[in-house]
Amino acid sequence: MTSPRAVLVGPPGSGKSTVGPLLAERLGVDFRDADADIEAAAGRSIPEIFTSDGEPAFRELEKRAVADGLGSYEGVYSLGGGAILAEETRALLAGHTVVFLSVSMPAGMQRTGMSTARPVLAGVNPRATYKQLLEARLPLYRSVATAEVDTDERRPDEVVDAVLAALGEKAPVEGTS
Ligand SMILES: Nc1ncnc2c1ncn2[C@@H]1O[C@H](COP(=O)(O)OP(=O)(O)OP(=O)(O)O)[C@@H](O)[C@H]1O
Ligand SMILES: O=C(O)C1=C[C@@H](O)[C@@H](O)[C@H](O)C1
Ligand SMILES: [Mg+2]
Repeated sequence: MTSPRAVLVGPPGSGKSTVGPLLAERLGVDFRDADADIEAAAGRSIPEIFTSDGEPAFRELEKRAVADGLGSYEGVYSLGGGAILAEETRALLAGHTVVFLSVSMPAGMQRTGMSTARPVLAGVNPRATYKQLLEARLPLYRSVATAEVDTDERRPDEVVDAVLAALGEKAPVEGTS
């Protein structure tokens, strides 16, 4: 049975899609992003799927994509921000190495900023939505995580160092790799 070397979870803007490829490169493994897999399989963007089919339909696609990925990927695997909402997905994550990339509300808001690529943050009050989302999901991220890394005061490469340390992998010394 294969298992991803590390699964990254966390809210929108925590940096899963940014840090994932950097982490994979440092570990010398492949990178996969569940959101990108869903878009490729559907031939549509996530906002398009939300608009035409609705969020519950997206969550079904997400559950299937993540179940496939967890059973077949061996590299770094970044999940979508809301993947942990599904109880089945949380159950499947047991036994995997799961890193929760945490981010505070101000930093997460700043990073997700003006982007329209996140339908869950669309609406009249993205600030309140983001706050609610963080509060509701924090216990869920923690329930699946085997390690937690705070990303607020770290650049993406520093997040990678912290993740490697949390995984017990020594970060290569500059200039030696
Ligand atoms: N540690 C960091 N410091 C500063 N900016 C960051 C950091 N990590 C990510 N960013 C920036 O924040 C934005 C969101 O990052 P990213 O898309 O990787 O988040 P995500 O966790 O994958 O979100 P989603 O759940 O929506 O897929 C990007 O513009 C990225 O460049
Ligand atoms: O936080 C969420 O619920 C989401 C985050 C993104 O990664 C996408 O999976 C989608 O936009 C939903
Ligand atoms: Mg992402």
